Amino acid sequence: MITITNLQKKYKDIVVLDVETLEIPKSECFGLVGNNGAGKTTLFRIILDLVRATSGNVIIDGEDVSKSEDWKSKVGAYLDEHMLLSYLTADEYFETLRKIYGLSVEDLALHLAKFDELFNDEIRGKKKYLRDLSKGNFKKVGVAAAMMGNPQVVMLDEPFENLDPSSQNRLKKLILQEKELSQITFLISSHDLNHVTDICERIVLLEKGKVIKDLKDKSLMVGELNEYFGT
Ligand SMILES: Nc1ncnc2c1ncn2[C@@H]1O[C@H](COP(=O)(O)OP(=O)(O)OP(=O)(O)O)[C@@H](O)[C@H]1O
Repeated sequence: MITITNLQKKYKDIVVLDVETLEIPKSECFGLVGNNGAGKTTLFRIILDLVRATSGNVIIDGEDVSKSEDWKSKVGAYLDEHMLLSYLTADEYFETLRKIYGLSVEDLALHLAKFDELFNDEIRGKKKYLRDLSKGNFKKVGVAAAMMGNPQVVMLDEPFENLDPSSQNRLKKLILQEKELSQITFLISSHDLNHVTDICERIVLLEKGKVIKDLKDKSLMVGELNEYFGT
């Protein structure tokens, strides 16, 4: 689904990302971990063509993201608060996206119904602008938006951050359900080793921009990560 080859990003002379090759197959739940500054967000931003790589390329479903626009209809993402229109209420925002994605009112209702438990009656039908939501509720809107429009790939940067413990568990359940039902390829970056190892069948560990571990064995993952992070 995603192929990354000889990807390098430099700021001035400093190499902040250097990934020789990375193949992410369809329907994989791919976890990305690493200490602050390891390059996780940079990698996600290059995959979404928000930042151009210094060299190398990212291919999504056969298309080079820096050379084509067609891959955009296959990918949903929530990286940070800048991705939302915070002067809208949640209902206005979802309605705007419904029109952009060409969904019917019923399709939108079906999509949002999946988030009822996660939203916990705090988000829909409120007169609050997104900018006035709590950080956790704001993030829930972003995650629901990222999964809208039947994407084949969903990228989430720190999806568990700022969520209360029940919401974290509800989100994990939702991601696993969606992966099962819709064969979505999830790319999830997180500092929460427990959550990411719970839901991802593969974890890549970045250090100073390089892949230093590519863990696919569930039984060894937790131990290897705990050893690396000293947790
Ligand atoms: N616009 C920029 N100019 C210069 N350096 C940058 C720029 N953007 C990112 N960097 C550098 O690239 C490196 C990787 O940053 P990145 O944000 O990708 O790390 P991260 O793994 O997402 O970190 P965190 O866990 O703290 O979110 C860091 O050293 C950062 O300072």
